[in-house]
Formats: sequence, C-alpha cells, structure tokens
Amino acid sequence: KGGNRIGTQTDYKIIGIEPGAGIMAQSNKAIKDYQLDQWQLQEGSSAAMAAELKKAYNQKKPIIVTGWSPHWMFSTYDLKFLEDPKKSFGAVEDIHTIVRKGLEQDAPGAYTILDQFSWEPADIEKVMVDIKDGTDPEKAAKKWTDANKDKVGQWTNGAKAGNGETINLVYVAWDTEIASTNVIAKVLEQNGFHVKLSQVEVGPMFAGVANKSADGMVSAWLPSTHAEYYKQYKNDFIDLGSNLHGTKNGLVVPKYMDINSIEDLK
Ligand SMILES: C[SH](C)CC(=O)O
Repeated sequence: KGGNRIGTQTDYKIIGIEPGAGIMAQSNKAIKDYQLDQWQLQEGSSAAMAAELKKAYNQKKPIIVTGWSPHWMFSTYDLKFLEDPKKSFGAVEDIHTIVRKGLEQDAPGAYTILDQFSWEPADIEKVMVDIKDGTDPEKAAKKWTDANKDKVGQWTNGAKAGNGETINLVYVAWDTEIASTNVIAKVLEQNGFHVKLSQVEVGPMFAGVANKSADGMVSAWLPSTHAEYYKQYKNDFIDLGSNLHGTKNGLVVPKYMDINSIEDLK
C-alpha cells in the first residue's frame, strides 16, 4: 500500500501554529484518535501558517492547516473544514473575557465595559480582514468602533468614565485576538482609560491575569480549547463569560482538495 495519497502529496505534514495553542493539542489528539501514524504536526506561528497557506493556495497545491473560525482565511480563500466524526476538536465554542480579581473595585468602569463586551463572528471578521489587508490594528479597531456606535454603546452603557487609569490587557498573536484586543482597547481609551497591550504566549496570558500582573484578556477559548489553562488558574481570576459565540477549530483544506474528512488521511 503506497500510504495515503494526500499524505504523499503533503509530505504527511499538517501545518500548525504556536506550540502552546489549544488547537495544537487538539490536532495531536486527532492524529491519535484517527491513527494517523505517518502524519506529523508542524509547529510554527499563526503568521507562518498563513504564509504557507497563501503560497500553496496560489499554486493550487495540497495543504492541510490547523484552522479556526472566525478567521479572514475563509473570506480570502475557498476553504473547508475536514469533518471530525470523532470530535477531536470539540464542538462550537465561545471566547470568554477574563479579568483579575480586584479590577471591579480598582476600575469599575473598565470592569463594566469588559463585562458587557459582546459581538458576533461577522464583526470580528471585518476587523481581521482590514488588518490582514495591511491596516494597523489600532486603526482597524477605530474604523470598526466608529462604524458600530450602537453596539459599542451597549458595552459602555452605565460604565463610570475612567480618569486616566492604566488598564493592562494581554493577548496572543492570533488573528482573532489581535482584532478583539485592539477593539476593546479602543473603547476603553474612548472612555477615559489608558490601555497597555502586551503580546504573550497562551500560558503567560492566563498566568498574567491570575497573578494580577495583567488586568484582563478577551481571549479564552472555552470550554475545551483552553480547558487545561482554565483549570490551572480558574480560582485566581474572574471569568466574565462569553464575548463571542460560534468559534470552530479543525483541520482546514482548500476546496480544490478532494478529501472531506480527517478519516480520509488514514
Ligand atoms: C488558534 S485558536 C485562536 C486558540 C488556540 O488554539 O489556543
């Protein structure tokens, strides 16, 4: 048996992202669940994965990436998720907002805005596409908040204006999180707070809010993607709940590839 046809075309490589990302653990689980013994998950970064996807797609070459929605890749390329009958990637999830203990006392207005932050996949995708097309994340955030004053008004409703207090937000350089963190930072700034953004890896993101070196983050993918980190720190921070419903993780391929399920990789 000459192995798997797609495997030989892709050198049995799945193009992943940062090693600590939950989607990488889910991908390794899929490799085990579907007994993809010849396959290997390539570690890298979200940016490197996007570059490899662009290159392969432009040459109509086979490629399999760890993909998630919402993401600009689905409006830029004709892609599909491989079916995941064994549910290695979990189900449709939420992104939660998490803040440090004590924030409500120290900066009640910022706490209220973070607590009321909530938007749709279509909203975040607009910001992500602008950033992908070269707009500075802060400018893309301002463009979106200017165009969505009603939704932003729901977030700031009843919030006590800041008086220049600094709010430290942490995030990981995933396209979704660059977009969401810059948008909520813009709204906090428009309401009297000074916001400092720190790009970190996923473990330090959770640890930073738990040890109070950061005030908050809007990037917790739950219940399964970040389950390990959440379990480790959940007693040390405040989970304000979902700010976006409808995320999905999986293995993503261009539609020109004639496979439809992870099972087809065996
Ligand atoms: C790649 S998703 C943005 C988050 C994660 O997988 O940890």
